[in-house]
Amino acid sequence: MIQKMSPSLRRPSTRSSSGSSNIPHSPSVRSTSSFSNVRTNSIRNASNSGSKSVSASSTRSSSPLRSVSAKSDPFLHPGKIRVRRSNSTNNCLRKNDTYTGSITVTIRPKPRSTVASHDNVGLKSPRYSQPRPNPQNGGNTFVRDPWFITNDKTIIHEEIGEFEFDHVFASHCTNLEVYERTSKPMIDKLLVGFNATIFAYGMTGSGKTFTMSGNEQELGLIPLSVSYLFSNVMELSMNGDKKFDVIISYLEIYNERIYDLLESGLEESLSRPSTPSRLYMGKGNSNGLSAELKIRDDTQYGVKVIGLTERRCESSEELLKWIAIGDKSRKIGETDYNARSSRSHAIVLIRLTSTDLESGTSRSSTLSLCDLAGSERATGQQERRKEGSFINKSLLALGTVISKLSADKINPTGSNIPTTPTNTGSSNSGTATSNNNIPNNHIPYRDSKLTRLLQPALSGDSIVTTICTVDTRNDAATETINTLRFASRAKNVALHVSKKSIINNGNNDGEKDRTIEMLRRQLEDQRRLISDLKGRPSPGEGPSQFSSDSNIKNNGAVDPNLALMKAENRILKYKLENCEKLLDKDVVDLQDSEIIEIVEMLPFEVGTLLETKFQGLESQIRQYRKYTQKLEDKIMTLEKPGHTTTSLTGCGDTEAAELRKMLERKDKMIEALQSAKRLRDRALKPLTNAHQPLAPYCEKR
Ligand SMILES: Nc1ncnc2c1ncn2[C@@H]1O[C@H](COP(=O)(O)OP(=O)(O)OP(=O)(O)O)[C@@H](O)[C@H]1O
Repeated sequence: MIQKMSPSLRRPSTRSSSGSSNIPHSPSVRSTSSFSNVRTNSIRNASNSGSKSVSASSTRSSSPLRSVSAKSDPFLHPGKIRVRRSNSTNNCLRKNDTYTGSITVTIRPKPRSTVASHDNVGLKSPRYSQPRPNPQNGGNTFVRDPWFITNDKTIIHEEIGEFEFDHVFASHCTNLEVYERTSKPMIDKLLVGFNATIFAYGMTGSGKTFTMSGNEQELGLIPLSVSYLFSNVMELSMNGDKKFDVIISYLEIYNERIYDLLESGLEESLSRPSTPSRLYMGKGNSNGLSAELKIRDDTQYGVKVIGLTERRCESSEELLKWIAIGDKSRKIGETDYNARSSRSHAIVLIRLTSTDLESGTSRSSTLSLCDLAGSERATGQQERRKEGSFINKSLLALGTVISKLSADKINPTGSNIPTTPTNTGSSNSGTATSNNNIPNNHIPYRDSKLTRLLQPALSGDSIVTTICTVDTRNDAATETINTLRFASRAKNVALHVSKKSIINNGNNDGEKDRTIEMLRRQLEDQRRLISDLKGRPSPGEGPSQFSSDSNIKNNGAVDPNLALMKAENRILKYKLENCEKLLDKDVVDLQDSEIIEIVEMLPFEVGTLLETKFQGLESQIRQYRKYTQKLEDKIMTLEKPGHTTTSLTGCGDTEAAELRKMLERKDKMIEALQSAKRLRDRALKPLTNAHQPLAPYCEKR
């Protein structure tokens, strides 16, 4: 079982000295000059300087950052190796507004046992893992795992060779250590305006959920990151010149369908207090009831999930409570490797908006925390098999996208991809472009929901870090090698990310926000006034609601006309968005929840205005009804046998025909008015419920 290591594997590393230096806190200053994650015999001839090394097969012109032998997969084609040359540090921030580098890749081996001395995978010394009793034959023989870690960047398989990454954790490392290396620097980037994406990737049971969520004993990356985010937000808010908004959404992709994890079971979940175990290790039972959500292209975010619930959070406790609620709906099941296996990809989205109170400008950046479902072999259970095939298919799609990005997307100037919405107008072409905007390859983002959702991140809209969890047992070697292959390719995906742009709210949103705030205050005043008036002994003598309105106008505090125009503007904008949705092929009908959302957004005055309009409509319907009744009566009189037509109108049959036509027209009109009313009833239901006194005509006719 134990094999001697081939001489090539003992060769000194060919990477540059900077490549072996300790990884600093932030990816921005991390040095990753070596792009070769696997070292085989072919490395021998490479230069000792990582910044100069090129493969023998390289014929391309020298460029600051490039891929040679790009099509070669070091595993599939031993002897060829991809080396990227860089004349600068790999990941860095340029002028503080741009991040240039590659996906940060870390490896976390799962501990064999809870006792460190029984598990040598993570130990730097001794160099080889120690033989241990083979459980398969009762411990009579010994086996030794094929993996060992020589330093904090290298994991070696004794037959295949050496893999090198940004960081290889010891198997007994804690979640806190993983967080310090991976997630914390990403929160720092988020706070200064970069989008940040962290995803855990690995075979089933290898520790993705443990890493991301943790358990009762050990907090995972998500709770640790959320705490750190809020402690920073609070500190920054204390200066008084900035305000922060934190909004969470939580979704899962199960069997290639997207579900909102914050929508289903909400009331039930809220009425039950969260237990710590739920809070941090929330693999609850699936209720599987929420509706599937659709994706559409979006100019602001690249890709948007339509109708995804968003919750504003004031504290880390509140945010973690929402995650715990979402976790209860996440689909889990038992697999051969994991009794509580996640059967879906789960993505927590945290949007941070910071607003400069003086200038009114704001900037939004998003943190995406993804706990992917694990790849697995086919299993006997039908349900698991079906899920497994969806999981494997989507992971394959992700692998293909990563592979294409790593192999072919490094353009001659070294800046990979950026097909962000801002610089191309469409991030969804699925085509990477070089700087001269010539499409050079098709990236199949649309092959799965996972790749579609990760598209903006992978195409240059986000700094990306991945934690690849591996199981170093001998019998999981194939899956572990596959994971490391994926990780090697991911390491080669270059990123060129810009900070999210600052929005000047002075001309648009900020003004609207202020108007809404003003209207809210006005509403409060009105409510107070109404309740005051109600409390008076003779209400008839007091001012009416209208006079209170005019009081407010006379105060000069608000201009209702302007306010209404603003509010109408919002509605028009919303309508426009919905028209845009209709143009997208992934579109769904406007959901009830969306209608409610629009209506909730409407200021009180707009509701009143609409109500008044519909009251007018109602009265019109009534008038038409009366009118048509009269016409019908006339016609009946005209048609009575022996009736002399001249006695009524003097026009005879012609008038009767004319009247019938008019009647028909009026019927159609009434029908149209009634359907308009039905629409209004549907749209304004929540509003009329909320403001009962405004809807007297809602009574059934
Ligand atoms: N680093 C670790 N330290 C302690 N326990 C771990 C570690 N990694 C995994 N485990 C344990 O192994 C089991 C499986 O881990 P986990 O559920 O996180 O795997 P997973 O990769 O999310 O699997 P799946 O893809 O099937 O959901 C859990 O009981 C977990 O507590």
